[in-house]
Amino acid sequence: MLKILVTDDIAKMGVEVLESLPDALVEVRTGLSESELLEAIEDADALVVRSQTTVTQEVIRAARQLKVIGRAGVGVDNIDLESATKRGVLVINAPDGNTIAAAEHTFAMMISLARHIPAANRDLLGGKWNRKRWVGVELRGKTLAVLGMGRIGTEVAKRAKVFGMNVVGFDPFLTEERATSLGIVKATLDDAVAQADFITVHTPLTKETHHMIDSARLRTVKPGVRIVNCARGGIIDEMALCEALEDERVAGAALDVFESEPLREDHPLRRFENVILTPHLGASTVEAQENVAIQVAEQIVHVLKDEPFEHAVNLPSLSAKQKESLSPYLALAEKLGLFAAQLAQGAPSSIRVTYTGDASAPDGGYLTRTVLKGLLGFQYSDDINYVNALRFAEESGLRVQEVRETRGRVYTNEISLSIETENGSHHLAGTLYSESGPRIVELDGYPIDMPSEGVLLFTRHKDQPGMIGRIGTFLGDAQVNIAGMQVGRRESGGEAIMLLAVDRSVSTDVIKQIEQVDGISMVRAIEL
Ligand SMILES: NC(=O)c1ccc[n+]([C@@H]2O[C@H](COP(=O)([O-])OP(=O)(O)OC[C@H]3O[C@@H](n4cnc5c(N)ncnc54)[C@H](O)[C@@H]3O)[C@@H](O)[C@H]2O)c1
Ligand SMILES: O=C(O)[C@H](O)COP(=O)(O)O
Repeated sequence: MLKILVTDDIAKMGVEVLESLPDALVEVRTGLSESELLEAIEDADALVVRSQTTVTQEVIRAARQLKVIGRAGVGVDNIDLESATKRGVLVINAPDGNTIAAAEHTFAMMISLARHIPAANRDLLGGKWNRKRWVGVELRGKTLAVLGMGRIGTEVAKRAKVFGMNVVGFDPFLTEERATSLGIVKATLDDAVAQADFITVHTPLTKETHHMIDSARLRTVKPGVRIVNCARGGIIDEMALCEALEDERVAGAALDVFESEPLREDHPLRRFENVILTPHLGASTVEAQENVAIQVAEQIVHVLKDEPFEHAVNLPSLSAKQKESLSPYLALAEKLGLFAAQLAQGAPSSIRVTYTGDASAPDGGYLTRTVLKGLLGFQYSDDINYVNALRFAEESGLRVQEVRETRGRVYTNEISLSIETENGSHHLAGTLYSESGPRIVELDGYPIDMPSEGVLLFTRHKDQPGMIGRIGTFLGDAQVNIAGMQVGRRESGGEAIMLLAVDRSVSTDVIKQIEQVDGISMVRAIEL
């Protein structure tokens, strides 16, 4: 039975998708205290949250079998990504399900600011009829600075153009071509802020964007600017904003998100008549909530069923085409890693993975993660997976190098590993034949050809008469049947190798007996 814990309000349709997973127990428990969450997460296989649940290191540590955290929305700043990655817990989000809702909310805020709608409404409800007091400004002809031209920033910019605004965009990834195609001007942060009548922020909250609008920046604004934040609290320094409002350098602000949520009752921002505050409602439309809940639930179901999934936050993202061409190589990469772990027998200090021919297409490091999963998973812990393999390698001091060679020398595709350990170095290579699947084609410099599956016995020995017979006798006496054999040598009487495919595991006793044979320099039983 798989337990899926949902700790924030998500749309019913999302819960139904989760419930469609056979053998799943979906527990919706919102408003949990920290200690209740720590208890509930213990036996959960998946956790679904929005922005309210804070997924700390302690929560991730308390989870004994957590595989995936799904964020029904965009921002993952409430999830300790570092801890999740270390523990191999996949984090996925629903990146585009609430884009339009957030863009529309931003626009509603901007128009409300320009026309004093909330204040006029309050005034009227208080019995007044003040037509002179609430004279506003038009958006047409004004300059809007959009800081962060991602999904939401782009939708806001498009709407602003329709309203006749001049839009300047700041985003390190905004190209001149894209800006031109959107009819906006690409600007630096300094220029964008200095010329704007309205500023709206649409970046994630990161170390770089924290207090991107601070007191120094607020001294460079055009007097009378109006500022909107429907992205994340903390991008604007709230105290600095209060000062700028006090000085009337800023004519108004509309905020949906805050440095600490819920906004405390005595927060100074609540005092300003020209400040509009909404309680993190950017994604709160029926449509957006259905979109994000369904999107994240579907991906969680894929993850739990071991099927391909999308929108991972702590894994490289691949296009559908990349995934399709990569998938046949995943099994080969993992088998090579597993083979190397049993061949090398010792803490690896460096590994070089070379991808050749058709296996060399860019893959965001996925195949190397897979090799490491096989290698380190065998040597250290079953908990090593695609998510934490690179992190684990880094922490254990394993140097990882990737080489890509577009032209294959012998095979149309090849993955080869060169591994150094305290006990020496090894090299092995594999290829994918279209008919017969993954095969090992090179072992410590000797060409061979053996399917990379089942139980194998590998020996390095002196090339002398009787070696194969003696090894075969030990196996026969132990009732181990030989299914296939590959031998190789460099020169007569020099070193030779033998790789046997056998029908069952070879016991340590048999390995020890073979090791005693005169002329044997290495024996390895390898299970793939
Ligand atoms: N209020 C809400 O309810 C609500 C709803 C949805 C999204 N959001 C928030 O809105 C933000 C944007 O969401 P999105 O879907 O557009 O994300 P996105 O990833 O599509 O876009 C973010 C953009 O910010 C840019 N960026 C990152 N660092 C930057 C920096 N230092 N300076 C300038 N630009 C930078 C990125 O290049 C990217 O283009 C997120 O923080 C998200 O959590 C809030
Ligand atoms: O990042 C997001 O998707 C928004 O901030 C929405 O947050 P919510 O799911 O808590 O409404």
